[in-house]
Amino acid sequence: MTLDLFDTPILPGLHAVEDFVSETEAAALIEAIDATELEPFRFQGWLGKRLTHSFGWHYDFDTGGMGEAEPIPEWLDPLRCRAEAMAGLAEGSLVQALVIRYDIGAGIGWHRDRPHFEHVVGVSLGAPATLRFRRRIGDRFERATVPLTPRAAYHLSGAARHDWEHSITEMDAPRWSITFRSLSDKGRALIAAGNR
Ligand SMILES: O=C(O)CCC(=O)C(=O)O
Ligand SMILES: [Fe+2]
Repeated sequence: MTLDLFDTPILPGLHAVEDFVSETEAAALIEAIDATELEPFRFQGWLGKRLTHSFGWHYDFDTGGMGEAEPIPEWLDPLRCRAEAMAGLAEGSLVQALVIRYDIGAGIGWHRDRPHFEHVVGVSLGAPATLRFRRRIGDRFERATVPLTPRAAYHLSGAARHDWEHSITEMDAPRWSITFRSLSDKGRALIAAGNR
């Protein structure tokens, strides 16, 4: 199914808005991401093509642990506050920010975000992209796609966050994203127990 998510949420828990940031803000954000020390995404010894940096909390895909990362920088604060407002979350809820640059040929494979996190708010910059969703129903997949126009934002919670996987096909032009996350009860418990 392909539906217009900008009007009605087609997946429960998915909400997207266009023009979440202005063109001027987008240019400044892209510049700031490029000035960040980005590293190839690591997964169990593999190096992904997309370049990333985590602020606030860092989830290590190699060890499965959570570590404290450098605080969310000031240049992301106004965007974080706006993302919290868009998602109806209390100020300060979004404690992790992951910045990503997708160069040509980079994408992100099918996944659900780590259970340590709860709400996810993404901001899409640069080239337009398609956020794809799938959910297994018996021996087939139910699918949905969401067009991400430049400078759009999306909020994943509920079923869209927990029951559906998402992915982005390999880009043919550069794209940047900023995804903010809140901690889940599980994430908070693991941190409280010192078991990251
Ligand atoms: O680039 C995006 O908008 C999505 C990133 C994503 O799904 C993730 O980091 O978990
Ligand atoms: Fe994700």
